Amino acid sequence: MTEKQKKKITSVLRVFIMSVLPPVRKDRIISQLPKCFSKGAALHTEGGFNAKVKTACHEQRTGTVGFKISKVIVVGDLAVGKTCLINRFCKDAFDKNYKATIGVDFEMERFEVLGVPFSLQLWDTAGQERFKCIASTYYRGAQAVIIVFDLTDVASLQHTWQWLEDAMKENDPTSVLLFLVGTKKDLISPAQYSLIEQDAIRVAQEMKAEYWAVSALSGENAREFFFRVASLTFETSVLAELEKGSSRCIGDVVKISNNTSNMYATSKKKHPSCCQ
Ligand SMILES: Nc1nc2c(ncn2[C@@H]2O[C@H](COP(=O)(O)OP(=O)(O)OP(=O)(O)O)[C@@H](O)[C@H]2O)c(=O)[nH]1
Ligand SMILES: [Mg+2]
Repeated sequence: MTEKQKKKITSVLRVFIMSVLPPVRKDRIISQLPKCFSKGAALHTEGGFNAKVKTACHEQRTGTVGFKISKVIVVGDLAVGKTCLINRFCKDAFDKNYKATIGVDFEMERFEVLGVPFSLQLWDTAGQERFKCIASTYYRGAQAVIIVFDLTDVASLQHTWQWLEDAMKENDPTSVLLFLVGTKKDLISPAQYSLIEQDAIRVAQEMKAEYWAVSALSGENAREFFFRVASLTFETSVLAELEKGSSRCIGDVVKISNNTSNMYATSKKKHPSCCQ
């Protein structure tokens, strides 16, 4: 199949998909790379999207990116605020009562980045030890890992190393984007915050993660953070697609759409034996 034919089929499929799905919400349209939170711990500090990515989007050469769903896993100690952070962004809601996540939960968020549809599936995992085994079976095949800690609880920052190790057992460390997020910013004074921020930035640098501080209660930085996750995951996906050379053949796209159960089976690793 020639490049021209592939491009034609891709654009026909895109028009078809866009006509069967409701339009992307106006407040999920990303036309510029959002800024990082801290230049000291950012995945990259360039002012805009990669030039190759911008050109590819403009010329509709993004291959399967517009049809795929990128998997993002959210991990961290119990009660650090993972569910609340996701709910603040996805539902603009906040619940002050703690309800432990049992196993996993997920939310889908559809974006449009540089004119290309892009979906994130946010996997909210349980922090409680007794549910960890079930939750860890959902770690594999992630494009991004969000490691959450509570800014008021320094132990939860130390534990992020263990969460990183567990998440990376199931993923390829060279291709996963990492984010380190401190929550409950509303609960600490600016002086207390700047103390923990120093430690958090150091941890993020060592992990090669991008650092953010947020509050699900006030909503501070929640939207900015998820926009950054969506943008960087999108950028990485397009670059990977460009590196592969030409986009995949049409058969692959149809297979992905028809078989959602295989959508995340990108790793050949087995589930931990405790969960079999
Ligand atoms: N003040 C404040 N409280 C928060 C914030 N985020 C979460 N909380 C509270 O912290 C508690 C735990 O929040 P969850 O989001 O359920 O925690 P989780 O990390 O999902 O916990 P597990 O599901 O057990 O792993 C709840 O009582 C929330 O109301 C925040 O930004 N500010
Ligand atoms: Mg939860």
